[in-house]
Amino acid sequence: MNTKPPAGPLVVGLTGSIGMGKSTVAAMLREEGVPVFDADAAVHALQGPGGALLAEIEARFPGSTGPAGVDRAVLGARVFEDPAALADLEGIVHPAVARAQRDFLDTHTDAPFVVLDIPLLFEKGGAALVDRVVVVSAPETVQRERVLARPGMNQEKFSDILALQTPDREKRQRADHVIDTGVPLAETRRAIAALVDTLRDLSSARERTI
Ligand SMILES: CC(C)(COP(=O)(O)OP(=O)(O)OC[C@H]1O[C@@H](n2cnc3c(N)ncnc32)[C@H](O)[C@@H]1O)[C@@H](O)C(=O)NCCC(=O)NCCS
Ligand SMILES: Nc1ncnc2c1ncn2[C@@H]1O[C@H](COP(=O)(O)OP(=O)(O)OP(=O)(O)O)[C@@H](O)[C@H]1O
Repeated sequence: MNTKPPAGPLVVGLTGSIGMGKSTVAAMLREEGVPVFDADAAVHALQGPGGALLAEIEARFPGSTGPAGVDRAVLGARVFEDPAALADLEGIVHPAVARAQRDFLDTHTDAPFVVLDIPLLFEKGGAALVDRVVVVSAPETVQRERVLARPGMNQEKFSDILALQTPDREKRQRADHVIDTGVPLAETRRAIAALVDTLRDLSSARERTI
């Protein structure tokens, strides 16, 4: 008889390069009832009005915060082309995000699986800490078109950010599952429904072997 305690949810990392459709796919997973931790939303909360990191960020990057929180355009311009400055910002932000992620895992112990939506899963070593990795991807031309259509974006900023990220080709190679977003939304939604079924099956197969 199996007397060991349950292993807890299967932990799935969701990632993808800039503009690949990660937020859209995360929203689809939530619609399927999956608990999703959103690292980017945690950053926004910590940097938004009254955010816990504002004083520390202002001390290191004077003039980058105000009553509305971090001015993301100002801070982005300071860090995306200056690796040392970006490392300082990450040193302030990432430990707080890691704490928020632990709180999320502690409050979702009963789900068959949970998803951690982490833009820098490969870049910061998080891939080794999850059970499965899902990469959201689209052809380069689609990615470029989406990103350059965003307000405040230009070719130089796009190139700076791309240079900081693990190439899409490598992400796809290292993924357990790849979700294509260079197709109509309805097709991606169907792929997400199938992925949810697969992850549920994996989770219950894992429970049976405990
Ligand atoms: C500098 C900030 C304020 C700029 O905000 P802005 O709204 O202009 O950009 P946004 O956050 O949407 O990022 C744009 C693109 O850059 C990528 N990006 C953001 N931070 C990083 C980073 N440290 N390394 C590589 N890519 C990054 C994002 O994944 C996204 O693809 C913000 O990106 C930030 O605080 N970054 C540091 C925290 C971080 O590492 N966040 C991402 C992982 S949780
Ligand atoms: N099949 C699809 N799947 C996902 N997104 C799609 C699809 N077709 C079109 N889109 C559009 O592409 C855009 C993807 O943007 P989204 O914000 O999800 O990307 P992201 O990877 O989270 O970006 P970033 O890393 O820069 O924050 C959205 O406007 C979405 O509506």
